[in-house]
Amino acid sequence: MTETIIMLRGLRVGLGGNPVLRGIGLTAAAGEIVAVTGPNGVGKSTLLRCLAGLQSPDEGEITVLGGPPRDTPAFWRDVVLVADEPAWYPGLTVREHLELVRAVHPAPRMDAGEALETFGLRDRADAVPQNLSTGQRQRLSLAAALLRPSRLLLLDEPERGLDADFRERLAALLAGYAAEGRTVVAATHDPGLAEAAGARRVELTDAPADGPATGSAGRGKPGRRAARRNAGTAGGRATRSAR
Ligand SMILES: Nc1ncnc2c1ncn2[C@@H]1O[C@H](COP(=O)(O)OP(=O)(O)OP(=O)(O)O)[C@@H](O)[C@H]1O
Repeated sequence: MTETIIMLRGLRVGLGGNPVLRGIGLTAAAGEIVAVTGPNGVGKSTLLRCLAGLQSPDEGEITVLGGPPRDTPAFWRDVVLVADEPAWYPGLTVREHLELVRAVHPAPRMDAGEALETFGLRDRADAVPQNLSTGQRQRLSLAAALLRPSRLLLLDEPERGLDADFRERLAALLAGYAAEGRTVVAATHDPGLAEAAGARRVELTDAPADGPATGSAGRGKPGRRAARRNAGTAGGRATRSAR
């Protein structure tokens, strides 16, 4: 049976006194990619922060890898969050950043040279990140995230700054990660990336006109490969548990 990696029930989150998410239900299985889509401000990043244990919900149940998400070393050994650009170490080059990530993880998924090649950074290996372009820095963030071992990848707009060719490559890299039995949840404004990665789409929608602002998860459109993968399995269903 496919292992359930994420289970969300009845999630309600308010920020600054305003309701942001209400009645979200979502599950994701091992080996699945879920693309969370929806308009600006609907609550995609907030949902990811809840999954990462960085935002406590007002109501609802969140289970990630068998327990509530917690800001602990054990949790972060299995979970990687790529959201805002990270702070870079002053004076360390692109290659040295990747070597550092590799050095602190016992079973890295690739070596620094392979990551430089895969993420199109070989020519900039000896530059400091501050001297990279926006898209190159995003590639470096993603390279560091995919180089280290993990079971769950939480990505907030991973397409940010990336050109069309690299978005295609990223889709293939995410599909490869999921094919190893790992799980991806990505908030994205790029339906093409979601489709190319074989993601199941979950759309967060705005509030109905007569209600307060809400984020409600609608049933997403599954990508072709994800649809096949999910056929006949109980895991990986997105539900709208309230509206
Ligand atoms: N710290 C905060 N205090 C109050 N309101 C906040 C806070 N952070 C976010 N919000 C509001 O919560 C709502 C959801 O924000 P969130 O960043 O989750 O949306 P999003 O769907 O990721 O948007 P985008 O597509 O623009 O990245 C927005 O209306 C935002 O203004």
